Amino acid sequence: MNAPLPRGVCPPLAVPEAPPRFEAEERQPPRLLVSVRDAAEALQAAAAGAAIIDAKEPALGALGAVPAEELQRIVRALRAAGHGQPVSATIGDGPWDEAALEARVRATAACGVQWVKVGAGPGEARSVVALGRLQARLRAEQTAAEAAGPARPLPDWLGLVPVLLADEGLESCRLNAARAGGFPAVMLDTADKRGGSLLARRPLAELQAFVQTVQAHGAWAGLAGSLRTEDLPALRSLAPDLLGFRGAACAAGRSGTLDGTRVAALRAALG
Ligand SMILES: O=C[C@H](O)COP(=O)(O)O
Repeated sequence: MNAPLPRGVCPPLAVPEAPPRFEAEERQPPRLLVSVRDAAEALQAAAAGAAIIDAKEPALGALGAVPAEELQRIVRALRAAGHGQPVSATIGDGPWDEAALEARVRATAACGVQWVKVGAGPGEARSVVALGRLQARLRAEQTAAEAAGPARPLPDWLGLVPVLLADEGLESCRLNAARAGGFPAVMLDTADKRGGSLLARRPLAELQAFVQTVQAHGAWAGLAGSLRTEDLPALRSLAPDLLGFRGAACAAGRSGTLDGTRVAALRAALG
């Protein structure tokens, strides 16, 4: 029997030596999530076939938040143009204490988005647990609003999405907190965009363990992190529910302008 781990130590993610075969044909192709910084880019991404419009200011870091006024403009512009795609938005880089986290999440949700994405770096399993508590409270509020009938409008959003930053790997504690949190989706992403594609940085088996663990708990599994078009065959073999792009959807790097042609090409390549 293994000796018990000292308190506070989190073992690395257990990765099977030969990753289990996944019945990819049972799942639909991954949905395309495209990060946009303003309403014009959002309209381009939606018209080019993005399934989820993700509001993010790339100049402010891996999880840079779009200002609230611009976020509202993005939602309004999409709906006015008849695009029904869900909108996600990040709250910006943490760390957050629990009260600040809740305030940021509620303020972001109030802009009319469906998902609020919150980053969690290495060793931040506790933040993910706190996020799970907030998710449970918000869900209870939604249920109460539903029970109160049509007189009380339902909040126009669905849930929180932890984004696990995994440039150097993913510890089991963070993944366990994410899978147990009752989130609609969990994403893996990179913090340092100069380090290359997630696929080049982490072993395929580790990514597959992430995807399968999240999906086994009923959530969507999403992958992002400087993903490139040439990564798509390997990414598809992992059968994630979401693939997130910014850099590969821009003509001059992730801080440049979104290119609708590139988004359309990514959409076509996803099948
Ligand atoms: O959520 C998706 C990210 O915005 C991906 O950005 P990236 O492709 O530049 O890493």
